[in-house]
Amino acid sequence: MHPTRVVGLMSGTSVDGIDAALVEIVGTDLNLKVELLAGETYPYPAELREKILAICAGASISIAELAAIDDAIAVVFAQAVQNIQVGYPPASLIGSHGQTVYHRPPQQQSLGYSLQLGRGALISRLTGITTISNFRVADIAVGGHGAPLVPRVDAYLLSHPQEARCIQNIGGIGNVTYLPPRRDDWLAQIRGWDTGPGNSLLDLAVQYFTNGDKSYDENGSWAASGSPCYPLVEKWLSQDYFRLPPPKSTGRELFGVTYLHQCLQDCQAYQLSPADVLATITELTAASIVNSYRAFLPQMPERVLLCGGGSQNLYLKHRLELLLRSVKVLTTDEVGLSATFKEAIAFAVLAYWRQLGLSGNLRVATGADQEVVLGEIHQVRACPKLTI
Ligand SMILES: Nc1ncnc2c1ncn2[C@@H]1O[C@H](COP(=O)(O)OP(=O)(O)OP(=O)(O)O)[C@@H](O)[C@H]1O
Ligand SMILES: CC(=O)N[C@H]1[C@@H]2OC[C@@H](O2)[C@@H](O)[C@@H]1O[C@H](C)C(=O)O
Repeated sequence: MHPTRVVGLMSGTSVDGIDAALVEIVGTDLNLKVELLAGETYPYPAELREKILAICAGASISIAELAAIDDAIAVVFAQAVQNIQVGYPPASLIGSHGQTVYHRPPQQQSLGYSLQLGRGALISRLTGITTISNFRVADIAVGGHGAPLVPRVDAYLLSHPQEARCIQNIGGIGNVTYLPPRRDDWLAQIRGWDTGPGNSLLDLAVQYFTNGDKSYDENGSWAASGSPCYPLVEKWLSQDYFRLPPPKSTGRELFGVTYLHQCLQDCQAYQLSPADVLATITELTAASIVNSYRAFLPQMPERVLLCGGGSQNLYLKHRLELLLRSVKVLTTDEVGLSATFKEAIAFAVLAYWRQLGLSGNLRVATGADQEVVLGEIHQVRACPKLTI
């Protein structure tokens, strides 16, 4: 069987740039194999990034402006597709997550709502490649959160025959997939949910303390020079989101600028230095992850595999190791799957499953009442008059 060459595209809640992964895929589930040919992160043009962050923070814009940003994002995604393929035979499929600008989990009386910009129709028209986009809506339509969608991909790429594992993504927001050992009815025992803040609050705090000169705390060194204020960590952990049982999802709507300002106000009462504030927020991130395992998993994992940009934050990794005690903490790189490009790879796989008519969501992770095929297909010829 020939492999299918797919470009997976993801820009997450950190809004730091477009992760593009060019992969070759064979198989479907337990025989699924993905080879990463090329992976690259293309930063957003600064002005576009500012606009996206403003929308995420609740800025009012007209429908016309929204349409223009939708297309501007599609154009940079299409550029990423062009660039990542240089030197390789062309891909036949694109799986594009797009850029989340709004996410509202479902409530008892209403379906969820999740908006990703960077329309697939334009990506397809610009590249001439079949493009699958809008992955979250089909899950939301059957009562799900539309997130997290990565757990089914994690199951087939990262489960182990004997070992219980947690795959912990630390992006802007954190999310976990619990994978029991691959035997008996293992699929039914998988769990997944958004753990809460990943780097979102840390990044915002660094930007606040440096007046925007820095966007994140490299390796967590600044936080490592401070000390966590435990009474504050306890106070913040008592918040509703952390107590809510899965399935659950969240975003910058909750763990964003307003939340950070509340944290900073709390920190003033303890006269914390910037380094202490960063250490305290790091502790919240680490403890919210580990506490959720203890509260919501059938058993603690034997191993935690980190991915996402936060896996490079050495101080956060160290705090996770301490809180997890005997559980070994590695990155997915160490078991052969790129920690940086795992999400982009996942959307390539979800697009591939879409073409094969296979379901992409896991009910236990999203709360949907059915397993469904995810994503809208855009299949048009490239239009030479349109330029990237
Ligand atoms: N060397 C590093 N040290 C510390 N933090 C880092 C490092 N490299 C990346 N990061 C953090 O990772 C973040 C980006 O992570 P990532 O790209 O996984 O997020 P995302 O995909 O946008 O988010 P999400 O998974 O929530 O959608 C950066 O904003 C930064 O906080
Ligand atoms: C709405 C949205 O974009 N959610 C993201 C976000 O980033 C991390 C976490 O929150 C996760 O659940 C989800 O993305 C991953 C790719 C997912 O759906 O599995």
